[in-house]
Amino acid sequence: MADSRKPDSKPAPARRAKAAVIPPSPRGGAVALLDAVLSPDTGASLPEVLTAPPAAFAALDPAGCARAQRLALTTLRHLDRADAILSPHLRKAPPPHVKNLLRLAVVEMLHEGAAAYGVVNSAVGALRGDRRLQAMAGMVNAVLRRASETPDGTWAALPPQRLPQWLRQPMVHHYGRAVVGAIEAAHMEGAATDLTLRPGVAGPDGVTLPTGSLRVAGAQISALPGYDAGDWWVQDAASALPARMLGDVAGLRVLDLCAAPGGKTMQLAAAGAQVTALDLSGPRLARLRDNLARTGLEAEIVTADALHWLPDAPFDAVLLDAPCSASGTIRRHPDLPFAKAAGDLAALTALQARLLDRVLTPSAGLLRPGGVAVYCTCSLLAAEGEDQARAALDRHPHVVAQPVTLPGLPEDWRTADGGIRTRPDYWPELGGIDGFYMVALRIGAETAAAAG
Ligand SMILES: C[S@@+](CC[C@H](N)C(=O)[O-])C[C@H]1O[C@@H](n2cnc3c(N)ncnc32)[C@H](O)[C@@H]1O
Repeated sequence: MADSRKPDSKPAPARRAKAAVIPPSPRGGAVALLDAVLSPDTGASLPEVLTAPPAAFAALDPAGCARAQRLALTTLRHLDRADAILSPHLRKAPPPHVKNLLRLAVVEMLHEGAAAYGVVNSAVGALRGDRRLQAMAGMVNAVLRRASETPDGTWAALPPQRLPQWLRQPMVHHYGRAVVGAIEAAHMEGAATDLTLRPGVAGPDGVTLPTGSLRVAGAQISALPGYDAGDWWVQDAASALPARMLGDVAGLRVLDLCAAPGGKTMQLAAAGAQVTALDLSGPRLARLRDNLARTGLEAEIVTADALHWLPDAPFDAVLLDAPCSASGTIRRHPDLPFAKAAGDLAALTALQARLLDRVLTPSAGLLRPGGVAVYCTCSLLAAEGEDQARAALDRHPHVVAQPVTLPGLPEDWRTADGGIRTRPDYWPELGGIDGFYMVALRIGAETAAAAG
């Protein structure tokens, strides 16, 4: 029987040129993620993009999504290097989508060692399936074939991806060029997964780091032994240090002031503190609640603005893990430099100073006289760390920095101001560590009343 949907006449030439339907693929999903993160209109981080993912990504099954994300993140870690390989072969800049397709293909071939044949065919096939871009398939084929002939050693010898100027310039000023180069090289390596173990728990197989965190190989986290029992939680080794700076918190009332998703809340609760976990974000506190439920740990949860919330009585200790640029986590979030800009920084540093003032002003009622506050940020910028601490000490003469010794902490991670600075280029033989600044600040008991 004749198909009534088909006309009897022969297909018109335009119909023969119709783009082939390409099934969803992790490569296609990865390019769609790159398009979204790198779009100057979006300015969105990968987690933000994933809240309303592009269709080419959303169509993938869970394994495809995981592979697409991994490919996109690896490409973001090597974007400058991919461009350096491509630029001699490009006569003019291709449209952003084609450029991202080329970048992904170069990273797959030269960094991951994928066979050129499959990568080039897949890139060309993806364009043939796109009516607007199919005319570029020939160019992409030629460029990628030439890129695949890049002499051995060229890729490895390319300099690491540079940080954007708004981050690089203040970092060069603070650390010097050599250190910033080492940090950029560390960013390329990505990051291992670290676990914080509940006291007395052995944890899954892994390497115990000098400061006590357990570094595990990149397995599926929820499949590791002890996950369901809540024996441990994922937390970078640097992120595990600030709560330890409060010392023995057993029995103390501790306020975790910017708490979600709760890594530090769980540490404090596991150490026996009576924790109040406060955060502005309901969705992030829902994750904290899930984390507490899995680990069986307890904390009072408060959804509020730390700038205005008032407790019934001041706390013995406060942990202020302030919102920041998160530039210390670029190893695992290489999308961050593309999503954030210098403009965001001024608002963040102003908020950090206001939060510090709130904690360190006795009459604000958060911290009792004689109590200790730990201020920390997962930032590589002194403006969010060392400078912030110095300015707070100047504004609050009744407060002193209290140097802390932590087991396994290398001496040269301590700063002259009594704080601790970690950097991604530290522990190179162990696989690095996130960038953090942290300092313990004590409100002088005798002077607090006068200062309040
Ligand atoms: C660096 S994250 C905290 C990470 C958390 N301490 C942990 O270890 O899992 C910063 C948090 O500050 C929260 N935040 C930002 N501004 C806030 C405010 N004014 N009051 C309370 N929380 C705020 C954000 O919602 C975010 O969850």
